Amino acid sequence: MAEDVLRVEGISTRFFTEQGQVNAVEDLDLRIERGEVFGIVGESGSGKSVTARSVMDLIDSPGRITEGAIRYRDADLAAAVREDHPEAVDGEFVDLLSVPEAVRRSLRGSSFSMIFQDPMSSFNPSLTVGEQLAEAAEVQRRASANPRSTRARTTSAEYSLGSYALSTLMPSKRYVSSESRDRAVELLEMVGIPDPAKRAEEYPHEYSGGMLQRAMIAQALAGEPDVLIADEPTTALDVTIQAQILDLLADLQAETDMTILLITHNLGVVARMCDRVGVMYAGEIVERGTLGDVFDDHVHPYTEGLLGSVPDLQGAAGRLEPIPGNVPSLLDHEMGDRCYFADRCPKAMEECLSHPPEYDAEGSGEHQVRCVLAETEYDEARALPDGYFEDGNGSTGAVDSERPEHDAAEEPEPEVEGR
Ligand SMILES: Nc1ncnc2c1ncn2[C@@H]1O[C@H](COP(=O)(O)OP(=O)(O)OP(=O)(O)O)[C@@H](O)[C@H]1O
Ligand code: NI
Repeated sequence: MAEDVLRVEGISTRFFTEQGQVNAVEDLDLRIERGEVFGIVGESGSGKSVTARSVMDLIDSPGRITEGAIRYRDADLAAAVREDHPEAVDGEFVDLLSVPEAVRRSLRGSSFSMIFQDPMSSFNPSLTVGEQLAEAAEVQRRASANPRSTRARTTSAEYSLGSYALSTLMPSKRYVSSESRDRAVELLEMVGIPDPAKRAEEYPHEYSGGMLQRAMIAQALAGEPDVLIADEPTTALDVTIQAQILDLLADLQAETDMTILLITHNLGVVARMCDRVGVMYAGEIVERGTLGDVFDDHVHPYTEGLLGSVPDLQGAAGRLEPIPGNVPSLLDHEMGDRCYFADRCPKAMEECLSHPPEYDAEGSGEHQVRCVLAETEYDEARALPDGYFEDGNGSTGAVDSERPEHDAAEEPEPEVEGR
């Protein structure tokens, strides 16, 4: 087994909005091994992007990571910050939430880099694509003469405010070397943009959506990141190009031993790309494991629902068919204490009115599931009656979680088997 490169421990990310507190990510754990592709899959609104942005330290007001640790393994970094921030260091791991922002930012590009859902958001409209790629490459070039080494970056001087300003506020052109400009063209070529030297001179708005998506991938790869977070990297593209981009990512991953956290709606993409996968619902990972665990031995009815609607690989552009019902709002006062999927779950039972922990499940040693079915057989005698949640039960935080409120006495006897 490869060593862990990232350990996300119990992070909660909340947005404090006028409507109330949104628990977008709740007490989430994640362990990612060096060189693997870890997938996060789930419906829209389940917290995938917020998870990614939390790891990248890109949560803006009114949002905040309120709890947890994000431990990144980098022995040189650990050595460099140990003296000033001993509490942040655990062996070779550094908790990115316990070091100053300047240190976190210095890791962007060369340690962590992200491909966003919306390509336009990662480009400055007033600079050419080539200039922006050159800047991204320049950060890496400065960081280290040897692309896979962190040594140059982790001398203590590198964490001074001066270098911070240089790497994040670096104005265009003037500071960019001709090597970096050449590298920009090379990167565009690598992601399959025709006539790259000419396209490098163009502005983002002159690119089509698919081309811009490619350019963004080039930008994310410019720093030769240790960990690449790819949030729906191919959703906007047509099927043929999606396949090409996924192949490209897989090739680059294999060549560089890059670690990828891949976020997608599409289980076909997971099957094609990932080593392990976490299924996300309502801000939590509800089932995780190897592909075998999740595709063949899944326990959670939500996973089952996603699989029931898995688009085939050809139709990779297709989004998952919706499972009946809606993803919860994640507003704290509406969440209650139950299993968050219970209101949509065909197998919801009385047990599901308290929030399930993660249970170990059969399969690989990695298989875990946040569902009572991991240790209890489904029993119709304890099934919640149809429409239970529509009557307002169990959907608000105000509900007394000790005992279901519904008239248990009047519940019809479960129908005799054979239904
Ligand atoms: N800036 C914000 N302010 C308030 N709520 C937010 C903000 N950003 C995200 N959220 C909420 O956090 C929850 C999770 O959103 P997130 O974008 O992570 O979902 P997702 O799984 O990435 O969905 P999609 O597949 O549509 O991208 C949603 O309920 C969303 O409304
Ligand atoms: Ni998203």
